[in-house]
Amino acid sequence: MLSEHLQRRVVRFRISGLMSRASPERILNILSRPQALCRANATRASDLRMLTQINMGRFQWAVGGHVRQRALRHIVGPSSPSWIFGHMLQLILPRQYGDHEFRWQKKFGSVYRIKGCFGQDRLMVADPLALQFLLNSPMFERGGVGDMMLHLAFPEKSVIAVKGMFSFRWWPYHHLKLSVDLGDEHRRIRAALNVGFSAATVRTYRPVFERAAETISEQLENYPAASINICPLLSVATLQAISEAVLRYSLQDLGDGFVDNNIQIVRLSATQSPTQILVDALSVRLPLWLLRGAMYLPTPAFKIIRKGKYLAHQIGRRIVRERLDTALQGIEMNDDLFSRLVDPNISDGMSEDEVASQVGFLLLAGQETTANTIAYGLLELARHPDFQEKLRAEIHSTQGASASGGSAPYDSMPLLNAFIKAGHGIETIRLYPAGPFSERVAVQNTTIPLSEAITTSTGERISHIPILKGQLVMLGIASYQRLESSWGTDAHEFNPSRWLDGTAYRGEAVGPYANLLSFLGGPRTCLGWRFAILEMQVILCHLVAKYSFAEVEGEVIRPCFLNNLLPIVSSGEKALPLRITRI
Ligand code: HEM
Repeated sequence: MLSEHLQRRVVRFRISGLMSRASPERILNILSRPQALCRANATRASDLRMLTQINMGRFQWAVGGHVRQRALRHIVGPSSPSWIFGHMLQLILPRQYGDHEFRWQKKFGSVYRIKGCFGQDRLMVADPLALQFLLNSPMFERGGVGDMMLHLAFPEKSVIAVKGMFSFRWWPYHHLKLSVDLGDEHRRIRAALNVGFSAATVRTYRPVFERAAETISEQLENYPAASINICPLLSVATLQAISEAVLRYSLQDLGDGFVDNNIQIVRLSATQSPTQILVDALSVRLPLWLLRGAMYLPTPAFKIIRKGKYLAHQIGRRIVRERLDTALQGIEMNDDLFSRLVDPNISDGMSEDEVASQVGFLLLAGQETTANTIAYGLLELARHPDFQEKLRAEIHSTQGASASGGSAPYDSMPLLNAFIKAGHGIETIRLYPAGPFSERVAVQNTTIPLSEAITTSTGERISHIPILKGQLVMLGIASYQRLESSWGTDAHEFNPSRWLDGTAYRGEAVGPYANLLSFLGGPRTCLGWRFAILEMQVILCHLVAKYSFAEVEGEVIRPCFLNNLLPIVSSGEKALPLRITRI
């Protein structure tokens, strides 16, 4: 009779032997049904009992890394140029975002395998059905470097960092940990914040957006120049908009300290380098508590992030105190978001600390993403002067009609709305998603369904990809939005009329808006997407009516991924210089 210890070793040995010969589908089958293993290996009933007793984590530990590497083995993809960097330099640091990625997509299709740093296998996905599944299935959680950054930069209780139902932290020894259900904190906080971002509430922010647009034109009038970098003007205007709309605070109320630090954070986040890619790849393997501790190291970058967090929390606490004082004095409360959040009946019992924790992310989320998207909109208008003229003529004629009729411009401008909402603006969002990819990690063994079957390297056609727990999957947002099978052969072109002539993609409903994933999808969909769309409409309409925009000769603008998709000039700086002329 073998000792229990020896029996376990025998079983592990058999499992390892079987795994090394099994196809990914078979491995998945075995992992989910240990009986299949026993039948296949003619293992004795006692082995079966023991096998089911073996903790799944330890079971995977015996063969885990090996299996994970092999699960995607038959998925085709580009060959890796380096073990250290894998494809990460080509993905993150090409001359222009997508130089390699869009080529891979053309060659290998909407699902393929690439390598991360240190030989890590990654699945790149742009298939609409697969994306829909990845975003909505509880089998996947946000993971990777992006997730780590969000956890370090924002308080634990902020909506972006708080855990959902399937709490999971990816690190190499994840299979030794169990997923812990913390209750759906995320859904509770998100539902409370949603009152500030519903369609009806967002419509009330329009005067705020108009003031923000005025701020930009005041700057343009006061500092006329042959070429103007529009980015800083847009950044300030969008910060002003989110602050006034959601906090009811002007930029002065936020304080110079916060605004200056915010400029530094924006600058700091607009950097990327091979060293940083390696540091990120190593850091993401460390436990979060260690990384949180490391944030207290006295480096200039960590100091700026710590200060930003501290100042945002102070502003949050001040706002909570002010709203509570108003309530205590019996003065009628405003119906702004934070007045509602301090009301426990509306906020589902959010604590004061939780309410205060939301300020930092809301200010940042509402600022740069929108500012950069407007910048790309202006860039495309400068590149397409005929289209710009047509759009301006539309705006002028509708504004003229509304001035004489005295009705509110937006409600009475169906054509203009069609142009900006369903035409130009949305085409910009399609081509320039602020986050061109996002990372997900499987929390369980599962399969990803595909809308179109793919051919593996062994010639097999598969319509489901088996995925093992811990596998990193990349949501190819930019790739999906340029998928020729969905958007047509001109998918890489700026063509707003696709939204007007009905040729825009109408397949799987993947995002919250127009089948686009720029605002992501599923339970973590951007909360401010309606806010961003209306703000862009108002600001673009205001600017195009008053000014003409042209490219600066000799200056090439490249969209590059520096934690966000940013417009980059030849010096490598974030900037969008334009020739801006008063009409
Ligand atoms: C063009 C502009 C914008 C784009 C492209 C954008 C995109 C995104 C994306 C991709 C996410 C998901 C992040 C993740 O989980 O990894 C997100 C989340 C979020 N965004 Fe936006 N965003 C924009 C504007 C805004 C604005 C104006 C606001 C607020 C006023 C906002 C508030 C939020 C919030 C609160 C979340 C967190 C949602 C959650 O985790 O449940 N966003 N956004």
